Amino acid sequence: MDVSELLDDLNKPQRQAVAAPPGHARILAGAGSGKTRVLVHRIAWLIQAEGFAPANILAVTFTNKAAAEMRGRIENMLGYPIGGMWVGTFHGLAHRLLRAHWQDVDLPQSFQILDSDDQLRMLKRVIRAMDLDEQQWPAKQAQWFINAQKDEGLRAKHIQAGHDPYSQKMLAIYAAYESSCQRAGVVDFAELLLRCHELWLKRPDILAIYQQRFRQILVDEFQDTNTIQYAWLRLLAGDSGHLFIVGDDDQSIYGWRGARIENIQKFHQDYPDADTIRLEQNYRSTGNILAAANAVIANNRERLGKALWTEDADGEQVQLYHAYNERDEAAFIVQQIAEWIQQGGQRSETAVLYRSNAQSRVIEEALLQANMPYRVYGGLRFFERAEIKDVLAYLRLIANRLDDAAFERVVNTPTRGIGAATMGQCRQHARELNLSLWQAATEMLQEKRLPARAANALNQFLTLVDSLTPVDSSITLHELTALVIDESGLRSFFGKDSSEKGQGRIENLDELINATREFTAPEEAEAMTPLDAFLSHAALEAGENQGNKWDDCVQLMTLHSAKGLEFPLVFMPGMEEGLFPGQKSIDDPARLAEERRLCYVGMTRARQRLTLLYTENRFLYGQGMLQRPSRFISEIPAEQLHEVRARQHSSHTGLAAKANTDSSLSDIRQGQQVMHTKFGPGVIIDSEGTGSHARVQVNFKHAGTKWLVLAYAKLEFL
Ligand SMILES: Nc1ncnc2c1ncn2[C@@H]1O[C@H](COP(=O)(O)OP(=O)(O)OP(=O)(O)O)[C@@H](O)[C@H]1O
Ligand SMILES: [Mg+2]
Repeated sequence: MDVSELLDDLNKPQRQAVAAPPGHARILAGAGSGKTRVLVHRIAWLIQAEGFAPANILAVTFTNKAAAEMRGRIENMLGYPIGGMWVGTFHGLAHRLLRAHWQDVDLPQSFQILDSDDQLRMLKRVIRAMDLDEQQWPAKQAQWFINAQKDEGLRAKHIQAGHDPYSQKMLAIYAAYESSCQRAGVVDFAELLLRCHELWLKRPDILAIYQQRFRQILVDEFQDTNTIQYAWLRLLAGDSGHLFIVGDDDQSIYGWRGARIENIQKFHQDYPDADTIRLEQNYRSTGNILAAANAVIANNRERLGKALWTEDADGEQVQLYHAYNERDEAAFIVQQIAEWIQQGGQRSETAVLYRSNAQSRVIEEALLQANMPYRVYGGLRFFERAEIKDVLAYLRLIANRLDDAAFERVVNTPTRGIGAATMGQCRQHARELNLSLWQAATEMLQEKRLPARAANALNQFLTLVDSLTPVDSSITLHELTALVIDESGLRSFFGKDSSEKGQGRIENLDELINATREFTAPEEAEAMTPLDAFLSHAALEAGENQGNKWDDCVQLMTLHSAKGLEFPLVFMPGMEEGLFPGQKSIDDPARLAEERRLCYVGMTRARQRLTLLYTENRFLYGQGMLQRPSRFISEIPAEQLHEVRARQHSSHTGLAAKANTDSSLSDIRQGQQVMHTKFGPGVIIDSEGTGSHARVQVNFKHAGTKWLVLAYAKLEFL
């Protein structure tokens, strides 16, 4: 592609942004207006027209998948590989830097990454070791506290303990956790960035090398950067680097995790000479979808404000489906997807976006029953499954004997007679002498401090790990993995379970061997052993890429993980008060505003058809509840909303089973005048179904036309 072609399929403000002279710039624009597209073209432009080397460019994306796509698109445009360019998530980039400078940041060369589940386990151990009551000091709370501090760039030593016992104790846990991590040579996600930031502060010489290299820094989804990320960017840009940031204040949805929407304005103050470019034309969604989303977000105050319009046709109205319960809701979604496919659509063009992970189960069951392949993003990731983590823990211990978390996980998995008492002694010995568990166990064996049986078992474990540890590079990563799975006894342990679950575990173990066989270390991992590179990949990879077999699948994910994506057909189930917006945000204006932004993000993922669903009864978190439709539904203008019903009802069980026999369908006739407690007076214009499935369509005088379930509507017949 030559230079002028890079601007061909862009509109005027997009072109202006792409071809702006090198300098700081801020692209502020609503969903689907081409921000990500502009960023991609901008990189190609910098290389092609401004003569920057790919190595001068660093781009930050929100997911690994987005990073891979971005690189692919730019290489396509330019027609050659751009290996020297760095593109990745904040975590991925910081990790790469720490690997390159492990000595300068005081980490062992084969340091390992703790994912959030590992972090929680580590904290539990720390809290137990401090002799604290785990009920009173839940690890989860400490995890929140610690991550929030790290996101603000604060270590335990930076924080002044308040007078209240709570913050004093949290600080003490934070400090103990820090030293445990340091001793074990492990870093959690937030630590990656914090430590990288500290490296730059304490080693200006190293920072200068990167400042000279990365003269162009581009950041997508800037509205969700947190304090430390922004500080990191500012340091890297220094006086000479240029920051090109794109974002949308209406799509800031990670405030609960420390993101600072105000970074967008701060950027403006920090870089007053930066151009601000606004994009207002939306290329993604139909007119109706866009109007509906715009109307919802208009209810938020303190917006930077922008208008979005489209040349696209109005398209269909937003569909609204009122379900009896979550099974009905799921059945409707499956039915609609089946129709879409019948009409020639692809499964991968359809997405179900939900507020809470717990909602996916019922939908998954319905899809399974209908034999419809699907994949869940961001749920339990492949690398987070218990059996996979067991194998990874062996591998981690092979890579790094100091890794106490890994030691704890597999010392007695599968069971080999190392009991709680033995482990208790090991822990105590480790604590007293400030040793790793591995060292403590070794010493205790040498000093013969354990009863014979326990000593034997422990010795077997240590010998096993030693014997699995490669002495040279002649054994490949997948051979090693296969060996670990067999020799550790994990394969025969899971093999004994002949249930479907047990079999699934064995399949997963084999899939892990495949994954290691297919794994090619990214170029930044050249200094690492293949094992270290793979372990980092397993911790950082968000389960986004799992090969082609996922290709034509219905896409299931939380609203949060749908950011930046688009699909022709989008379903948003669970549009109910208490679920979306969530219960805790109902009385908190700031949280409510964030929920509304999340709703806006969800709605604007849809290109052609958007379907919102809510149920009257929902069984969630272990209890049945009567639900009210989400306020976000009522914020959509009537012109954009169309209530739909299932074409043919599948059988419904459960809460809706007991029909109100008083008003069975035989009593119903068109033209019947009715009164509804909420919608007021109306006339029945249609009906369908029988018994508990009986529904009527009522034309309400003041509330428009609605389908109601007879069993619930409590209609008064006039
Ligand atoms: N000038 C254009 N001509 C044609 N299509 C365009 C144009 N600009 C953007 N698009 C298309 O519009 C869609 C949305 O673009 P993109 O994903 O870049 O938007 P975005 O602003 O990053 O959205 P989000 O806020 O959701 O991240 C994409 O399919 C993109 O290819
Ligand atoms: Mg985008």
